[in-house]
Amino acid sequence: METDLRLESSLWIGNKRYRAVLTGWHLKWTEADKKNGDKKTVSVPVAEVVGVENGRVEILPQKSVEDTDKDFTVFYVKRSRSRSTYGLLWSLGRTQFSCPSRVLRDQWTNHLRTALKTHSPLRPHRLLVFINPFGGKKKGREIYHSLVAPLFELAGISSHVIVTERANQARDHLLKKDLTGFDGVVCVGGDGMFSEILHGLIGRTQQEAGLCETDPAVTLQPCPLHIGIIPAGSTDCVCYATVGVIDPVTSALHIIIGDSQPLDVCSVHHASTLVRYSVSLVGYGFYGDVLAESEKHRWMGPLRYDYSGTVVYLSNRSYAGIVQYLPADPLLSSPRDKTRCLSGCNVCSRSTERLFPHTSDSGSLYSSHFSQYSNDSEGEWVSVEGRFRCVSLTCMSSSCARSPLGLSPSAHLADGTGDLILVWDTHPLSFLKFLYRHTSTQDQFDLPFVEVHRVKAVRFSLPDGREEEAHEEIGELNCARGGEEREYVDTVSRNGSQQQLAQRVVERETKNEHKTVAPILCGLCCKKTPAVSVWNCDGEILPFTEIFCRIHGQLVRLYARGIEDGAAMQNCSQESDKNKSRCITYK
Ligand SMILES: CCCCCCCCCCCCC/C=C/[C@@H](O)[C@H](COP(=O)(O)O)NC(=O)CCCCCCCCCCCCCCC
Ligand SMILES: Nc1ncnc2c1ncn2[C@@H]1O[C@H](COP(=O)(O)OP(=O)(O)O)[C@@H](O)[C@H]1O
Ligand SMILES: [Ca+2]
Repeated sequence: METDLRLESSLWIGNKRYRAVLTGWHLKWTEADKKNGDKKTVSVPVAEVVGVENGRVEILPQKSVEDTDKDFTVFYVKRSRSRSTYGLLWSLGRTQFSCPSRVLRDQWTNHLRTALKTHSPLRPHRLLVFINPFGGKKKGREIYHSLVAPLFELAGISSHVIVTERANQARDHLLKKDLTGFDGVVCVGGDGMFSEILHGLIGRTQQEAGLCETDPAVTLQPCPLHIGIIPAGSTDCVCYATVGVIDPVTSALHIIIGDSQPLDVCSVHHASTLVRYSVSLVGYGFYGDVLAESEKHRWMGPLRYDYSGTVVYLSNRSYAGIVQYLPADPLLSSPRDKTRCLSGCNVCSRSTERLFPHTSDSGSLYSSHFSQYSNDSEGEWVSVEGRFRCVSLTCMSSSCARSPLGLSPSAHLADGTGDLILVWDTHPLSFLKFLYRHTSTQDQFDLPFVEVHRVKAVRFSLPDGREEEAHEEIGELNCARGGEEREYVDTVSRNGSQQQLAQRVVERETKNEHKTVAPILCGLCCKKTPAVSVWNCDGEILPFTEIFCRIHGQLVRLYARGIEDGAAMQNCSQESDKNKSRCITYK
């Protein structure tokens, strides 16, 4: 194959002559009329070529084509460092080559196009794009049309674009409409929009496979369509944690070249129902309260989380609960091993073999760990009870701009496990120390009131009698919320003989002239806090307090490749002078 595609000739860039070689895997060009010691080679992996056009072509800010006989233009991925330690920004590189003849020009463009087809099997041809016009700073439409659509067009991708008119429209479309011919689904929006796509695609895949999503013991079918995320939301945690930067062009380029990053998904159940899926945060206590508070301040945009975080921090709450968890194999990895899940991660690669062994002959829909999730065999489960500032479960690092290393810096994107973080009740200043450590490289787990466990499943329940306390303490909650009237409405759902408390939060805003000061004062003076918090599941409030979570390894695939190591790229370019190739080839 490689020899078939090999092509080598002299080409000109401007008035300089280059020796250009296409080997099948790489396109390289080296200045020809220089002394050996001064020669520089640019090497572009074929897999990172975005498009090849006849003539002298420019694409941004507007497409312009000078249609000459002997020229062709190659567009490819160009990297630069981002401000954070990890994660590289991608932009569109462009080089215009001139050939001595039209015949040679056609040979180059044909060979390059064939190489692209051969070496990039996952490049999408047709995409279904959902734009949330109200996500983040409400720039979704603009971002897509000005930055992303021209790149898709250049790469020959046809896209069907739907600007959503209501919440859950994208999810419902994916659950019900014909998806034939699409290679992937792209969401332009934030984590909430991604979550819609996630629910639509997982649901659709299980429907078609005839699997029951509600049963936590069932091994779910991985989704065949890839998901692309063009970040245009508030937290954009899924994008940040899988690409390393929040940049629509970088994400568009990952989609175009058909990168593939598997992702673990957590299913959240209550009694015998499926409540939701999550990829980043399933959080009770602090993060639940922040989300509940932030919903009232959507008008603030992304800042609503900082405002609400401060209000909730000052209201100084902790909650009683029983947490049970099923530990993952400690020999494989640990949340405190100080490693980072980066592009090409070994822990995740090994997990692929473990999660999908070649056992197609068994035909079983149930995992080998079936018994571990059933109620009968609780032997390996660990149980803790007490008061917590927060209980968080995350399938990945959950890094975002606020916390560049994330909730659990050593968590893996695709190892089939999640990290359970237990923050026991503690002094307010100690809790602030814990929160503050998320903003730097300091270890937030190196605190006496914090525990972290790598797990496969988690169950959360309330100690007996807590439900009633929730009613009694509504008064104090209202006080802590700065006089805003807030009712907890309990609905009782019955399942067999078991009576479960489902909790719904209904809020009624009342006029309050001291919105900012009151919660601060009341939070500090109120000794008792409400008995129950709410669960934040990737930015959605769950309607239940008692939940069961199970991690499904590599259930979906994103057009991404994990976080590229910016520091490694720097070392690489320092070495790249003189005879060595420039480090466009990073991997
Ligand atoms: C003192 C500084 C404290 C910084 C603490 C940072 C912890 C950040 C962890 C972020 C985890 C993110 C997990 C992702 C969740 C998203 O799915 C989800 C939905 O996102 P979307 O609206 O884009 O759709 N986002 C969220 O639920 C937002 C959670 C954000 C929590 C931020 C809390 C900020 C706290 C500021 C506290 C300040 C205390 C100051 C006291 C004087
Ligand atoms: N057209 C729409 N109108 C109202 N809500 C929408 C629309 N499209 C999507 N949504 C919902 O908006 C919520 C927030 O969207 P998201 O894109 O995540 O932005 P943000 O990160 O700012 O929260 C999601 O839960 C999604 O279901
Ligand atoms: Ca994981």
